[in-house]
Amino acid sequence: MTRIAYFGPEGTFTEQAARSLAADGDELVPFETIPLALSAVRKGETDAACVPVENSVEGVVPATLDTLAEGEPLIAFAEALLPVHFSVLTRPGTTEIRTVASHPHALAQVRLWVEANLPGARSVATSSTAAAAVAVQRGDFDAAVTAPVAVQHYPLEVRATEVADVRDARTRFLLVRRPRQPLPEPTGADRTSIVAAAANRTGALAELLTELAGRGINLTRLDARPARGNFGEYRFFIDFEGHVAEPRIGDALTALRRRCRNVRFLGSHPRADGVRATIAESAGNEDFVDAADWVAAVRRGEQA
Ligand SMILES: O=C(O)C(=O)Cc1ccccc1
Repeated sequence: MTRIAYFGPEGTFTEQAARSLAADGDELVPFETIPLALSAVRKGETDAACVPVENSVEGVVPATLDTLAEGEPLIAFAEALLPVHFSVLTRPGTTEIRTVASHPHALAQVRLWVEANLPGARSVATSSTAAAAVAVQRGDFDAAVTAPVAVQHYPLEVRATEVADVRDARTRFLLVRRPRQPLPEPTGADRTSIVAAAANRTGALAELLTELAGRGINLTRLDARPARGNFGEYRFFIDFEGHVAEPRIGDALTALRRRCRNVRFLGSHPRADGVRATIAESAGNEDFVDAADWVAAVRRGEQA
């Protein structure tokens, strides 16, 4: 049995994502914040942790990126992509809604709906969508903007469903574990993630990206986050198509590491959307293998 920490409490979108990734018999353990869920797997209290990483409307989840970039390394080995629309829950019998609570990402995605349907209501941020449901149950706020599953966990009344300012919003979640375990096998539809602290000089980021572009590797995400210690210095989170086990990706990572000593591998795993890597001309794995074989033959004196 595997124990999986997740960003809880019960009834969050992250719990839904963790359930979709868990095997029968796995135990799911809720933690109040993303850093606490990641700390549980770092300390060995759980075998894995499930956390949100990016949203198609609001962008990255800073707590996840910042916690993965520092401290004991963790490796993402699976991901889930969930459609995100919300339910609005109140205590039964509530007549007036003056406060609406939720996770900041959720509030940002229902702002127009709240303005139109609950004019004058004040939005209040909570640690997660389900934490808002707990707070409403306690009487702290009037309404919670939650995942549809939250009503199964808390004795609240559903006031609205399918609430979302932007149709088709999605959030991507990662399942991470400690290193020194086998990586998932490459599938042809994989994602690799790294974080690199590019030097603060002209062209440093462009040089890193050129190593990927020159090998025909398609980026799927690029985010900058402050490096914290030094104002004006940034870490770059770079996701791209492919798996480190592939010769073309191995070659690119070798070059990135040569250019930037401060690079951390965050994982290679199958993409939840199943999109296969686009391979540019002369940039397939067989091209890299063939070229390396040729150099080896030249070195042995067998080829010119
Ligand atoms: O608070 C939750 O339910 C989460 O899992 C984080 C989140 C918040 C808003 C949209 C998607 C995920």
